[in-house]
Amino acid sequence: MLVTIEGIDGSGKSTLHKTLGPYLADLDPVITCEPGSTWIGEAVRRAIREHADPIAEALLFVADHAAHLREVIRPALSEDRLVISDRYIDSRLVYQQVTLDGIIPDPLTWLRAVHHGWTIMPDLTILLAVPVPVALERTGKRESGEHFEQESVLTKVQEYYMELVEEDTARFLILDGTLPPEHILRVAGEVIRFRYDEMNRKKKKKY
Ligand SMILES: Nc1ncnc2c1ncn2[C@@H]1O[C@H](COP(=O)(O)OP(=O)(O)OP(=O)(O)O)[C@@H](O)[C@H]1O
Ligand SMILES: Cc1cn([C@H]2C[C@H](O)[C@@H](COP(=O)(O)O)O2)c(=O)[nH]c1=O
Repeated sequence: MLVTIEGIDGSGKSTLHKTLGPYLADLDPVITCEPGSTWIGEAVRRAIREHADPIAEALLFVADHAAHLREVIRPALSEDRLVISDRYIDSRLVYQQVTLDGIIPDPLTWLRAVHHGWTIMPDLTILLAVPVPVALERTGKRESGEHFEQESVLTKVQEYYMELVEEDTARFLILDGTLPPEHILRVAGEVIRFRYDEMNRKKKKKY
């Protein structure tokens, strides 16, 4: 089962992701992320740092996703493992929708077409929702801000996430990212456990 964690910068994804591994240790989950689970992630980080051309940057994110699927996601899913990824396809559908605006016509259609036919959609996506000022206050404490961490960008990104939810409500679980981290962990962890057990029960029934 493929679970992804999404949300704007500073929403608390990494905090949740780091603690889900130990919380669900009995299920032996594969803990992974985008960008950065393959060597292409290094190129992506450089593109972000150096404010690369937005099309080049978008395609690097896609290249990282392709390598991530090949090296981590497909092998793990083929063994029926539980995979939990900090960011995945939805990050591209929302962030690159913003960065490609005015550069190519209809960025969302383009982004979907680029992924069509080879990506694997998540079974469950946990979206951490926090007001943009809260996220900025959290990320502002970092030493180096990334170019996505601006009010105008994050406001659009949050709006686009909500549009994805409206299109596919069954896939998303929206959690209030301003709640205490232990509370978020318990709800996310128990929902994942329930869905994973349910999937395994259904598989057994088929035999
Ligand atoms: N539920 C929470 N309540 C209060 N503070 C939180 C909560 N979750 C995370 N934080 C704090 O907010 C900051 C950002 O959290 P974190 O790095 O987990 O966010 P993120 O969504 O992974 O950010 P990015 O996408 O930019 O990597 C950290 O200082 C973290 O300790
Ligand atoms: C996967 C992915 C990420 N981004 C952006 C979102 C963040 O601002 C940075 C770095 O990711 P982190 O996990 O928050 O460190 O990259 C993006 O624009 N498009 C993507 O596909």
